[in-house]
Amino acid sequence: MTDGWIKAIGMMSGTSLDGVDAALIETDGIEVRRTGHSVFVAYDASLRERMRACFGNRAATNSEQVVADDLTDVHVNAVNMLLEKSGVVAAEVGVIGFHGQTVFHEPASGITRQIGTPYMLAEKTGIPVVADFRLADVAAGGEGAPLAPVYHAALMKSAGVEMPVAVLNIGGVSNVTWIGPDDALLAFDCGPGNARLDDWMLRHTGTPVDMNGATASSGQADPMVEVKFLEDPYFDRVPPKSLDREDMAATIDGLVAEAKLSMADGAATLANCTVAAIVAGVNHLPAAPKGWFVCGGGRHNQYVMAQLQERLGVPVKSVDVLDWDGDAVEAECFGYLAVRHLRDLPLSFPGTTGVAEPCCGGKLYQTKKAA
Ligand SMILES: Nc1ncnc2c1ncn2[C@@H]1O[C@H](COP(=O)(O)OP(=O)(O)OP(=O)(O)O)[C@@H](O)[C@H]1O
Ligand SMILES: CC(=O)N[C@H]1[C@@H]2OC[C@@H](O2)[C@@H](O)[C@@H]1O[C@H](C)C(=O)O
Repeated sequence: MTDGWIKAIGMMSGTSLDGVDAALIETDGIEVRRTGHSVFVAYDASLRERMRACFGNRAATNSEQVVADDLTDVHVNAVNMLLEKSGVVAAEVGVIGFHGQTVFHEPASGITRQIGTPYMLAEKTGIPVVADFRLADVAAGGEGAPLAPVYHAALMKSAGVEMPVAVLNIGGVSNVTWIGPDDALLAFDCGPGNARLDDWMLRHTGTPVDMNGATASSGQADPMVEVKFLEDPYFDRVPPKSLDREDMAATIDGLVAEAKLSMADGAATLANCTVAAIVAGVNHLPAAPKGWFVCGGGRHNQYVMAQLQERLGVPVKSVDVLDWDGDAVEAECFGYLAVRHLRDLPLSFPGTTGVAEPCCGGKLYQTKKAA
């Protein structure tokens, strides 16, 4: 491996099940240069449903492996599209960071499962792959998530913003990274992000998104649902802490069903729950952030962004104002983490996953030619 900078492709298949984000970065494992090249490849509805059927699998099954191979093929397409778009050839790329699809996450039982077939990705692209990013952390007693904080901190180093600052990701689950003036890090999953809203919209419209928050904006939120939702003990738990996409799903679905809400009122209520979970996390931060910078697809939901701004009372902006690509941060992160694996640098820290010591992670899958 060279001592210098490496071109790395990172890929994330997030909890919202919308598709694969892929991004090309250059990094030495510490600093990062964003290239601005990224692609998104949506899953078709049938693969999405087959992936959804794997949620809750505590162990691998034969049918799950077929799904893993199929989702890996979507990642192969994403790599090829990204190479074509960037004009970079496979031989110039040092590594792919392949997150895979989380189907089950229960760190307290020592289990976190991301499906995908890394050796197949390496074979089909001709590029070495690093995968299995969360396993070492969980094996060492950590939460296994979130892993993005070290990348958020690397990007923030040159952002020139006042500390402390919060980087908030809103996807299917939402997670926050608090960065203090002395580079201190505290991170955790805030609560369900837009997953419940997506599922609500899928049930009512056949499309799993409230585009720009238009439906929520036209509804009236039920405050009692939010109050009962906040009774979940997760919100009092001291971070670091993490969630499975399906955690709290039954509670929220039950509360919304009991309230007998219209589509618009349900959307507003679920969006308010997303916001309330984030705001509840402020109590756990060492000092109030001077500003919040939001990444992930959820930042496109204008209803959620307006509610956050109102309730947090400090500037809440999309990370795009920092010239980051808010849709590609997680994908870029896994390129960065892949290079950190190659450099034996830690991916997680006591303040980010609760692991006792800074923890290295990931596993390298070489192409047959290189092995
Ligand atoms: N234009 C839009 N308006 C409103 N919401 C949007 C829009 N585009 C995407 N979203 C929401 O963004 C979410 C997907 O974002 P993203 O791809 O960052 O999440 P993910 O990576 O799948 O999930 P996670 O971060 O939990 O792993 C979905 O919940 C979707 O509803
Ligand atoms: C177990 C798992 O896949 N967790 C995801 C999920 O999606 C958002 C949030 O929950 C975060 O904890 C994590 O992903 C990001 C990329 C992370 O590890 O930072």
